[in-house]
Amino acid sequence: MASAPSLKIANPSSPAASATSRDRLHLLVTIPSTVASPTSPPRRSASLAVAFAAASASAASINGGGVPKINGHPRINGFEPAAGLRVAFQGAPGAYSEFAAKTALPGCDTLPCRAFADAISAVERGLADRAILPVESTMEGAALRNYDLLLRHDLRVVQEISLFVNYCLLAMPGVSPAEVRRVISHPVALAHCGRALAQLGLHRCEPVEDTAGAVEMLRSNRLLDTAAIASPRAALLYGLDVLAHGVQDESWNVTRFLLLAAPTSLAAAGAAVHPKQTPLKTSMVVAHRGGSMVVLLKVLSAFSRRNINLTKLEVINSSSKEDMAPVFILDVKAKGTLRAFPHVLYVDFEGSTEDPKAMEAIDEISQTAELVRILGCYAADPNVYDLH
Ligand SMILES: O=C(O)C(=O)C[C@]1(C(=O)O)C=C[C@@H](O)C=C1
Repeated sequence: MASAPSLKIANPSSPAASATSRDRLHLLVTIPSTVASPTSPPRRSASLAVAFAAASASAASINGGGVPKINGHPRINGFEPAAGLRVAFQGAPGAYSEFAAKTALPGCDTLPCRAFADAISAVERGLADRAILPVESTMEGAALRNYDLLLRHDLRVVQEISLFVNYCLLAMPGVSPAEVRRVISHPVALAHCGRALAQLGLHRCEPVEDTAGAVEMLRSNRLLDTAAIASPRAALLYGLDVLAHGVQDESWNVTRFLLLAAPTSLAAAGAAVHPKQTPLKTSMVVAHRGGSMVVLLKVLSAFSRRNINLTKLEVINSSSKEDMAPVFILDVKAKGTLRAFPHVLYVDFEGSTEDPKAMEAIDEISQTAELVRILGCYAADPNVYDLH
C-alpha cells in the first residue's frame, strides 16, 4: 500500500531554479522512505529537489550486462529482453543515458546522438524505436530543458527508469591528481560535483556535451593535465584511471529517465505494451493562463477525492516579463498546433487513463484547464538501479 504523500516546497534557489528563466514553484510529493537498501546511501531530504517513490525503492544491481537483478533477485517488473530495439540517447557510448537505456531494455541497440533533440528526431524519423531522456534528478530537480522537448513533440512516455549516478574523476593512465589542472564534463555533472571539486582544488571546470564525450576527448587528445567526470563504466570502456569515486556533492544522486516512443509504433504494439498485472503510472501536463493556485487546487482535489495517489507534481509559472519564456506545448488534438502557455503543471499519478476514476479526474481538470495532454501511461518502476 502506498503511504500518504506529504507536500513539500523545495528550495527555489536550487541549481535547478537558476537553470531556467521561469519561476518555478516545486510542489513535491514526498513519500517517506521506509525501505532502505543496505547498499543505498542515506537520503538527504533537505536538498532533494525531486522526490522518488522511495517507499518501495531499493538500490538495484545490474550484473555485468546479464539479467538485471535487484539486490541479488530478478527484478520485479521483469524488463523484457529487447534485442533488436534501437534506443537513441544523447552523448557518446558510455554516457549515463546509455546505461539507463541498456538497463531498461536489456540487449537493445543504442544510437548515440549529439543532442536530446536529435534523439527525439531519430524516433520521429523511424531511425530509432525509443529515445531516452533524463527528466529529473535528486540534485537538479526537473530537467526542464527535456520536459520542454517532450512537450513540443508527439512522442509517448512508455517506460521510466531511475539510475543511481555515481560520478568518478577520471584521467589518462598514470596521471596523478596533482597533475590535473582542469576538469571537463557534462554541465549537469560539473554542477553536481562543484563543492567536491573545489575541495580537491580543481577550480577550472569546462562543460562539454556529455560525460562519456569528455572521456573520449581525454582519450583521443591524450590530455595529461585534464580529468573528466563520468561513470566507472566509462572508465572501463575507454581505459582510463579512476582518481576519485563518488565525487557528487550529495551522496544520494539519482536521475530519472523516461523512454519515449512514436504513437504509431504503440498502436501497432497494441495491448502488449501494458501487461495487465503491472501497476501503472500516467504522466500528464495541465496548461492554463491564470489563477495558478486555483488550478493547482482543482487538480489536487480531482485526484484526492478519488483516492488517486500523485507521484510527481511540479508547477511552472512564466511571468509576463519579456525574458521569461512561456512553455510551448504541441496540442496533439488540434492538428499538432504548438501553443504557448504561461502556467503549466506536470503531474504523474498512479494508475492508467483507462481507470474510470482517473478518467473522471482528467475530465474534471479539463473543465478548468485550457489544455490537458496525456504524455504517456506506463509500468511504474519505483526501483533505483545502481551500475556497480
Ligand atoms: O552526460 C551523460 O552521461 C548523460 O547521460 C546526461 C546526463 C544529463 O543530461 O543529466 C544524465 C545523467 C547525469 O546526471 C549527467 C548527465
